Amino acid sequence: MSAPSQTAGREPADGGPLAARADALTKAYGTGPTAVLALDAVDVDIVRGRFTAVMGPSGSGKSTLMHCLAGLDSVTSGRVWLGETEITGLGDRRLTQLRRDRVGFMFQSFNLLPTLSAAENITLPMDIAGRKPDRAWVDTVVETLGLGDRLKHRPAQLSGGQQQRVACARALASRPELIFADEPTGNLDSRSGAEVLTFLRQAVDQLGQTVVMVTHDPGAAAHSDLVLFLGDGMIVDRMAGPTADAVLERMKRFDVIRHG
Ligand SMILES: Nc1ncnc2c1ncn2[C@@H]1O[C@H](COP(=O)(O)OP(=O)(O)OP(=O)(O)O)[C@@H](O)[C@H]1O
Repeated sequence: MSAPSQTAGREPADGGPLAARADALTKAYGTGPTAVLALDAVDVDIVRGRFTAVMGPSGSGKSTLMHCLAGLDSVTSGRVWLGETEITGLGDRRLTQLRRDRVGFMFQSFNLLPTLSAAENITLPMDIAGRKPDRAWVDTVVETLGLGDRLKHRPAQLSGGQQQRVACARALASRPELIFADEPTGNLDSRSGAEVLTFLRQAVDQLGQTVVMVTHDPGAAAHSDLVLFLGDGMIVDRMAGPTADAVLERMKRFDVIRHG
């Protein structure tokens, strides 16, 4: 096992423009003797136009890292930027607006509204924000995701994989700077899961999007460009150009430490 390194989440200086960044990000839940240190002075750079996966044992801080980077959760100390904007210290209103304008979310449960059609679900966040969708862009997203003939369907009339693709289109529709996906294939059979991962990959390669995905699945992580490994609230390792086998081997080393 490599020694925990506080620089494992940092990019080399020529890594490219950043979609998000954290400096010494620390998050504690609770106070006093029962406090849990979920993130321990994490430094991380998320490079624009890249697909980054976040892995690690249960409780290692993956979801907390994603929530803090996305401005969904407050930090205990440290600093976080979305693009060029520092979000630590922003008020609720400004933060909500920034998230709405710059971030797309995909969760394990698709969170689609059952009474709306696929098309209406896709543009719902923009409708709520009073923003006019860029029709040409939305059409490109819909076409890339192969949803053209499903737009009038309600979620219940779609397969799980199709529902997750609608959720993916919804995350992409406003052309966010950054998409956060938390176990996006967790509720899908392996074929639908592979489809969704292929589409996320295409979103990066063909549409230039930036994706950060939390996953437990080495096969899912293998679709990314870079895997960040979290252990006990620290980024302990990174792997560029991952394969499922290599990720699995790396994850096994966490087990050895735990049980060995
Ligand atoms: N709201 C909360 N209150 C108290 N402790 C929390 C809270 N949310 C998370 N934690 C703790 O913080 C640590 C990190 O949790 P987190 O959910 O980020 O881990 P994870 O790596 O995403 O786990 P999993 O893979 O099981 O989803 C854990 O010890 C967890 O119990």
